[in-house]
Amino acid sequence: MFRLEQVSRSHDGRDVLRIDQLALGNEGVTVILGHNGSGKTTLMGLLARQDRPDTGRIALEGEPLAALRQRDLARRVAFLPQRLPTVHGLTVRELVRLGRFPWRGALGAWREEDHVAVENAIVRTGVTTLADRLVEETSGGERQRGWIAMLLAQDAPVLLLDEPTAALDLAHAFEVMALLRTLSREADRRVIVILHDINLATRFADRIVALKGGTIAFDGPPDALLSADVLRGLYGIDMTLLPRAGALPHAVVA
Ligand SMILES: Nc1ncnc2c1ncn2[C@@H]1O[C@H](COP(=O)(O)OP(=O)(O)OP(=O)(O)O)[C@@H](O)[C@H]1O
Repeated sequence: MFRLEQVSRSHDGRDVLRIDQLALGNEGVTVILGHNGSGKTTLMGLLARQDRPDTGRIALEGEPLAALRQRDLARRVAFLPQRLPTVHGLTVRELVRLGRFPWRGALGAWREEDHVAVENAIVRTGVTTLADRLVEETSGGERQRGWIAMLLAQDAPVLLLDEPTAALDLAHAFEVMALLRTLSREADRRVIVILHDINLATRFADRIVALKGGTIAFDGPPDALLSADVLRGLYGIDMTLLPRAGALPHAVVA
């Protein structure tokens, strides 16, 4: 899906991202990990075309990302930023309807397929009983599902999410990641998601890409990340791997 070549981005004369070669989005769920300031949001901002690289090329299915019309990009890539705007006076259903913007006909006409996409997204994300509630009257976890429903209604094959679990408790974080994995399996979406929690990442990712100081320090399957050496290299601390029957080990700070 995405192919990056010799991509760099700097701020104030300092390289914050430098990637020689990277293909992303061919797996169901790709998790991007890395310490604070490692370049995760910068990378996702480039993929979502919220920002442009200083050097290098980014292609989406062989086409230069920079050349795509905004509407075409939105039909292919749906992006949920880390800081979501505060929404006042909209119901969850109305929020989900906003996801249809790249598909609306001339003069913004609302068609049957738009209704179907919205209702499908509501059902798939489990927000049916919330659909007529005001967004500001939902809990953090419920609201996050509403935003993901909006993303799904956009009907793009690639979903980019920047720390969608950041404000959620453990149970709701699990729920959101399980939902994203289900969407990748059953709705054929390619999910690229930034997380901080190593254990959440290894549990739900098909592939993990970890950044360190703006470069790719690890790229592989979850079980390969779970080595004390790899984790020390990424985060600079010692971690212990607790074995679990029938599951990948659980990483804890030693
Ligand atoms: N607009 C900007 N101006 C100056 N520096 C910036 C800007 N945006 C990002 N940076 C710097 O670039 C580096 C990478 O930032 P980025 O937000 O991509 O990291 P991150 O891995 O997403 O971090 P976090 O886990 O804290 O969200 C950081 O050192 C940050 O301070």
